[in-house]
Amino acid sequence: MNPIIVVKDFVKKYGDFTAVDQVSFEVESGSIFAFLGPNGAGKSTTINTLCTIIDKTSGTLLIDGKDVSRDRDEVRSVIGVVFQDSTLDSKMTVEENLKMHCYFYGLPKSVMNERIDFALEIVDLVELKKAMVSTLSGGMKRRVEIARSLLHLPKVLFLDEPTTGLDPQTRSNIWEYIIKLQKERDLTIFLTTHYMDEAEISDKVAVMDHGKIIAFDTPSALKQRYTKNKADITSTDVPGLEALLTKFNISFTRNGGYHSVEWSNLPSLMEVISEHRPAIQELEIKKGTLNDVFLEITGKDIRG
Ligand SMILES: Nc1ncnc2c1ncn2[C@@H]1O[C@H](COP(=O)(O)OP(=O)(O)OP(=O)(O)O)[C@@H](O)[C@H]1O
Repeated sequence: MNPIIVVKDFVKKYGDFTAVDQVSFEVESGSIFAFLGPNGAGKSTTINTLCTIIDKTSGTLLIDGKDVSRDRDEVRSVIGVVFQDSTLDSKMTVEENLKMHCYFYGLPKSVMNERIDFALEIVDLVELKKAMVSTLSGGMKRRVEIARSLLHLPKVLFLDEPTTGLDPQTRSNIWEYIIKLQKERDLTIFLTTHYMDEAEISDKVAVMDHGKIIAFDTPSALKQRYTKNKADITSTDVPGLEALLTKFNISFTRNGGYHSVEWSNLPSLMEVISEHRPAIQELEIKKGTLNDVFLEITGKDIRG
């Protein structure tokens, strides 16, 4: 394990209210890390502290070995941030927006043009360099923001709900760029999302609720631990099906015209299906999802 983000015993209080309560976790360098939680869980507070926007109450938060409270400038030089709401100036061109960021980060003039082209190439927007931001679609603006966050060659990219409000096609394009960045540039991606398919392709997922991390693992390990696989079977021989399910110790409920069964042992389910095949009219196998994990451990739907 080569952690690029280390959070240990992190506490953040607003007056008497504890928004983040003794949180500890690490993020592996070069990985995609998804940070999930219901509204008010403490995600933004954690991200804002990591991004040096607000200060911790206590604990240790390190990025690339640098302390986010003590070494703010050094931390800022190794992170890129894309916020939920657009922070582009719509009255300026794409290039002017990116130049402002270069000035802000003190990049030497000699590398600016080359860096802007490099960042726009990553998100396939070179041809829109001279376009006014006000003329761009929501997806294009998001791509410009990603390009902007890359200008100073960060090691960690924070993406706060990077695809919220975008259509499915644009969401999938944005993800292509994110995965490309992770794979080709070894960038660590730290994201919050309400979309479970985005959490699904992350290397690790942390679920936060009421200021605490209540689950932290790979998507597949979380699904294995917290969800049950199900299958809906419609049969012309109900007594026969129920007898078989009982024989193989598979629990079931009768729902109108079909049986809903919970299974963990696939071979047993296959035996039932194979023995009962002539009477089966319909069969739908449902694997547990990350949304089920979220529901199981927080009691809430991710979309609130
Ligand atoms: N400046 C503040 N002063 C007082 N309380 C705050 C402040 N900022 C956040 N909180 C509270 O801290 C808790 C955590 O908020 P936070 O914004 O970190 O949650 P979140 O998980 O990011 O939620 P969301 O998904 O809605 O952005 C909430 O109860 C919120 O009301």
